[in-house]
Amino acid sequence: MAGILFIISAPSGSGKSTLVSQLRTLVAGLDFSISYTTRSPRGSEEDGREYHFTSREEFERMVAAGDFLEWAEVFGNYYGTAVSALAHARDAGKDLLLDIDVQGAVQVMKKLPQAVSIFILPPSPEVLEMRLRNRSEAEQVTSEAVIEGRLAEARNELKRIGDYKYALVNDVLDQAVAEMRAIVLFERGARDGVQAVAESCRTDAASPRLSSALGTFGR
Ligand SMILES: Nc1nc2c(ncn2[C@@H]2O[C@H](COP(=O)(O)OP(=O)(O)O)[C@@H](O)[C@H]2O)c(=O)[nH]1
Ligand SMILES: Nc1ncnc2c1ncn2[C@@H]1O[C@H](COP(=O)(O)OP(=O)(O)O)[C@@H](O)[C@H]1O
Repeated sequence: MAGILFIISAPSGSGKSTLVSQLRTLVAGLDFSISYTTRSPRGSEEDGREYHFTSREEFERMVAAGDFLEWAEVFGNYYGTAVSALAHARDAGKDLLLDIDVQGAVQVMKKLPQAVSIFILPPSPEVLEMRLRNRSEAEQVTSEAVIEGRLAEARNELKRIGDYKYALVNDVLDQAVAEMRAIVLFERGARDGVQAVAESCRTDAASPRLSSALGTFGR
């Protein structure tokens, strides 16, 4: 059975990482592609867990070698998804989730139009700003200029929302997680023909298997 490729994008600070990590505890069979990036690790991030942290030279070598399904420059750093992530997920019989920016998402949509894209947005620019400030306070790294840049970029990224199949607002976290889970389960259902299977089991569907079993009971 073909795995589903989910593309998730969101303006920085919308809560995408929080949502995705909760989703992964609720839904089995989802592989998460660990991207390559030239940015430095933040807070408690570890190489090979959140990202493969790499040098610009190494990243450029990988681009030249055709190792990336997509790549883009975001906030002055390179980010890319390894082509091998697709084969890994397929071999493991899992669906694959890509957390990538809008530039990368557009590249993947072109190459793999069957991918299911989800855009996450914050309830308002004010809430986005508050989340960016809270997070930067917690991590004690992000400067004012970085926050301003991310807010401006959020407005830019929002322009691409129409390219995505689904959009959800991360206001109340539990609700957004439930919506994301519903999208994943619905798309799996569509792939597996779950509606057709359920309908074939209805008592009024006159299924030959049901008729035959009932016949053996003399009914
Ligand atoms: N195109 C592309 N974007 C990526 C990739 N990995 C992460 N990103 C995006 O890069 C942006 C910055 O990510 P990050 O540095 O983790 O910052 P954060 O979004 O503020 O947590 C986000 O929009 C990510 O979705 C990737 O492999 N390819
Ligand atoms: N629904 C939500 N309500 C309130 N705070 C949230 C919600 N979702 C995420 N956050 C907080 O917002 C900040 C940014 O979330 P994060 O997941 O790091 O964003 P992203 O990965 O999109 O950059 C974090 O401090 C996180 O705890």
